[in-house]
Amino acid sequence: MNVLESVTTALDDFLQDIFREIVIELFGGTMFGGLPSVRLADGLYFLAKGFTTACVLTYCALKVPGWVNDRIKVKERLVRGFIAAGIYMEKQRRDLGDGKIKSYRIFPTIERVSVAGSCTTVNLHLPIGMDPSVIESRAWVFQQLFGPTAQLVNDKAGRFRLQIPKELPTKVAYNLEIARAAMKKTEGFALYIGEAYNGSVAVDLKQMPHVGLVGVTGWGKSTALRVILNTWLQVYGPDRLRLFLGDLKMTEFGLYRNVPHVEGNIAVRRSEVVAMLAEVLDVLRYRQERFHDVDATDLDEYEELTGERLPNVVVCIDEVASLEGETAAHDVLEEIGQLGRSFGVFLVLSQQRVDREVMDGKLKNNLNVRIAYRMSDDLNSRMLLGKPDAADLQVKGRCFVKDATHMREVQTPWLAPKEARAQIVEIKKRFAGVKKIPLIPPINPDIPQSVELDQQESNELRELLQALMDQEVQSHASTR
Ligand SMILES: Nc1ncnc2c1ncn2[C@@H]1O[C@H](COP(=O)(O)OP(=O)(O)OP(=O)(O)O)[C@@H](O)[C@H]1O
Repeated sequence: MNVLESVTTALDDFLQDIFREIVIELFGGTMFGGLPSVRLADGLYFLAKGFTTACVLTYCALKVPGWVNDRIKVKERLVRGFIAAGIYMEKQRRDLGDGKIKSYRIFPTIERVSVAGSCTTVNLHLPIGMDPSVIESRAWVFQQLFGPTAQLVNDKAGRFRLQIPKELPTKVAYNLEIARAAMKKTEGFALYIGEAYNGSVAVDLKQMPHVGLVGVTGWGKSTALRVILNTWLQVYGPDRLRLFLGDLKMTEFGLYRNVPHVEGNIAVRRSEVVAMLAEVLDVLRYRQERFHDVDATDLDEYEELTGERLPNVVVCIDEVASLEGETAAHDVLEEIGQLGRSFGVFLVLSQQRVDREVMDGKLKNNLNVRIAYRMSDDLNSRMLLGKPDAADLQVKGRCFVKDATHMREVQTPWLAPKEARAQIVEIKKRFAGVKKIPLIPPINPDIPQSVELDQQESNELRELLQALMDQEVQSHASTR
């Protein structure tokens, strides 16, 4: 009998004795008209032991494969991550079989994967000779693999701890590389919105072209617009993206003034937004004609057939509800909602509510990506998501993102206005002097768009204009 068996037998005997004592103490030496209590106690003890053992075995049978599997999965993912991010040392050695020099890779050792509560911890040990900055500088790969909560901790002397809590964090720092990696995964024109439990969330606007961003004031809409726009401006050049911005709150888009991707001025009044939408409609019409000429059905096909790459056009309007009563503007938004996808024209519309008084049904139906920050009530949440959940959101920057296939809870990264402004300065520098191809080419490209006049010519022109205006005023007066 080995030590383990002797210990378990002794423990078993001890428990059985205690059980007997308790039963005899409670019921005396005999029970039920003469049945010795000892025998009954032993019987009951046997049953209880059998039941407990069965429960423990069932629990283990159900749980252990899951734990083992989870650990194996974590290990597999880590190795994939090491390869993808280049976290290994490349060595060479002579093959014992054919005697040729062959190279091989040495990865960090995964010493232990442990799960405690809702946090998984992985202990890593670097191979001797590996620079710790290799793993530290590429720690973003762990967030790509395990979500935004994954943190790499340097325990010194070549030992690291990767902590992966399962809960969505209440704050996520903005990281362009994470956003870029998420966008790369989609094939088309991607919009990055934030981090979910199982990784970053970017939607492909080629599949789901129009976005409605809704939420009451103070819970993260403006931050989300900054994240979306700044990410786009850093990832795409003006050859891929053009923006038409409408800011009916007059506070949000000032920082994007004079950014090369932005068409014209930022529209801040209703009349300006209406005029801006008329311009977008011209772009849509122009593209319709061009596509019709070459028989193209979408932007990619047009590029294949003509070799000409047209930029994606995004109309982004903050507080679109302020356009209430502007029928022309609503007609254009609806038309873009219906036809925009094929012609690379997309909508990102933000507002506080979605009930019938502020957003008409046709437009809402075309917003196929719905991003809901905290909403005013169950009704508004249901109207946007089909569920009341957004009315209960308690974390700033937290939203539900619903598209054709799923609804995910997402934490939008925090991008402070100051940091956003600094990024815009860099973007302006980066694209300064880049030649922008007009969205609608001039009718006669030989006619110059601007002409330098000398002093005499400009005086003559001014006099001519003055004379024309005087003439106009006189004829106006005489007709009264
Ligand atoms: N993603 C985020 N992560 C952490 N905190 C956030 C986030 N977004 C917003 N907040 C916090 O909430 C505050 C309000 O955010 P924001 O201005 O984006 O809200 P809003 O809904 O657009 O409000 P308003 O309509 O008044 O502009 C911010 O100052 C910040 O403190």
